[in-house]
Amino acid sequence: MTRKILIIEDTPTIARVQKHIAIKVGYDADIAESLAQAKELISKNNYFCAVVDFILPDAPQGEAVPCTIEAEIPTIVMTGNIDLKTRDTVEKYPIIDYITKENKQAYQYLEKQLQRLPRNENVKVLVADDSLSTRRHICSLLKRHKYQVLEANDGVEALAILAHTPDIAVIITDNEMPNMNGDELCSEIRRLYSNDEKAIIGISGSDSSHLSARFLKNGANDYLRKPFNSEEFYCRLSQNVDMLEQIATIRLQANTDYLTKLPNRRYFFEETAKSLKQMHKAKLTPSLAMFDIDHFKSINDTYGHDAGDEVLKGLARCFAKYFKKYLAARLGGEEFAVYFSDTNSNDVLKHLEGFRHFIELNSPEFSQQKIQFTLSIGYAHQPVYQIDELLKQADIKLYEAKETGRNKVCT
Ligand SMILES: Nc1nc2c(ncn2[C@@H]2O[C@H](COP(=O)(O)OP(=O)(O)OP(=O)(O)O)[C@@H](O)[C@H]2O)c(=O)[nH]1
Repeated sequence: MTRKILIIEDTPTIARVQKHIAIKVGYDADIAESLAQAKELISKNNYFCAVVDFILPDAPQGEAVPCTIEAEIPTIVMTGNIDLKTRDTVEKYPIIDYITKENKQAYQYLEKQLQRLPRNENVKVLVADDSLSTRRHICSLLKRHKYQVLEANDGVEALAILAHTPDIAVIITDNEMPNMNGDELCSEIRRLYSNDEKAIIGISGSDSSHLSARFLKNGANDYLRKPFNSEEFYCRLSQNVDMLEQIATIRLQANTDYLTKLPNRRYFFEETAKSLKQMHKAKLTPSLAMFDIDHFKSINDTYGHDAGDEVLKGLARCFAKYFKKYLAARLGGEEFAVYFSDTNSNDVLKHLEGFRHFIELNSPEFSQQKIQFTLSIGYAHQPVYQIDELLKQADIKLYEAKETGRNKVCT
């Protein structure tokens, strides 16, 4: 369901710009030109968040802000200019952020905030602090920005939670805690997880200037001194989440085939190597199949390279669906592979035969020109634990399939 945003703004041009930004980043948007109109809309709708002008004709003292806050709508305040008095008033409310409408950057900033809020719903943050009041305060700041929050009383508890919840992205840790303090927790987390996987923000009330360096040397990404300003807290936190997200995007691009969006050769080799190691230890026999489109060159020659690409993309979609439980990849050109790790070999063979048959029947659906094609498949099920060697065995069988008439599975 599309998330809905309420824009409370009496200047039509500004409201239109805000609505345009909201729609661009995936929201539905309602505009209220006054507090009265806003109240009516709030009574009839569920809003994911609100962007609120501080001064309105029927709300000259910022009365629209408590209105959205009381309705439990996460609120971003936009103001024409912010003097100290307005800032103090605004900061008293548990708002998400305030933005001054002074320049173009303000709208870029708003766009970023609106993008972050739905993303934060999927980001897990673990707060480790033995002080209940500080922990509650940090958790409420996090919840306001829609993060998923987990709590630990000390370092030992934090590690246990991390072991059970491997997708925690950020750990915010106090230093002075019983059982295991913050910098010990940092170095233990870094022993287990890399900087690419998890960000750590250290916090402490200590005056010692060495503490921040100690935190950073033990693997923390950032440090905050208590008491901290909530704006600074949010800025540092979102910078760290952005960094993790960028790394994940780069990693995904590096592991994905650009044309078919299937995992690529590099990812296939890395993942199978890890699995084969475990299979070897457990004395289990791995299975692997190689697939090659029959006479693909003549498809390109007859229908053109773009049609060939369409065929590859359609086939890749079938691989992703048909072999959802396994690791399917495009190795290059018109060659694909699926790794099955520990699966009953007879079941795999039935599945492969089913796939071959499915492609033979349905391949015309993949392209505008209704190009019909078939697959040759080579299958290896052997106690071989080097991926190159296992691929070589499957390739020998694939060659056999090609040599003996194509459109078949050889084992
Ligand atoms: N459209 C398209 N063609 C590609 C791509 N990568 C490789 N090819 C083509 O795939 C064809 C592979 O041809 P061959 O290796 O001769 O094999 P084949 O024609 O499939 O014949 P058999 O494998 O013997 O059945 C070549 O014409 C390549 O140019 C791609 O990304 N897109």
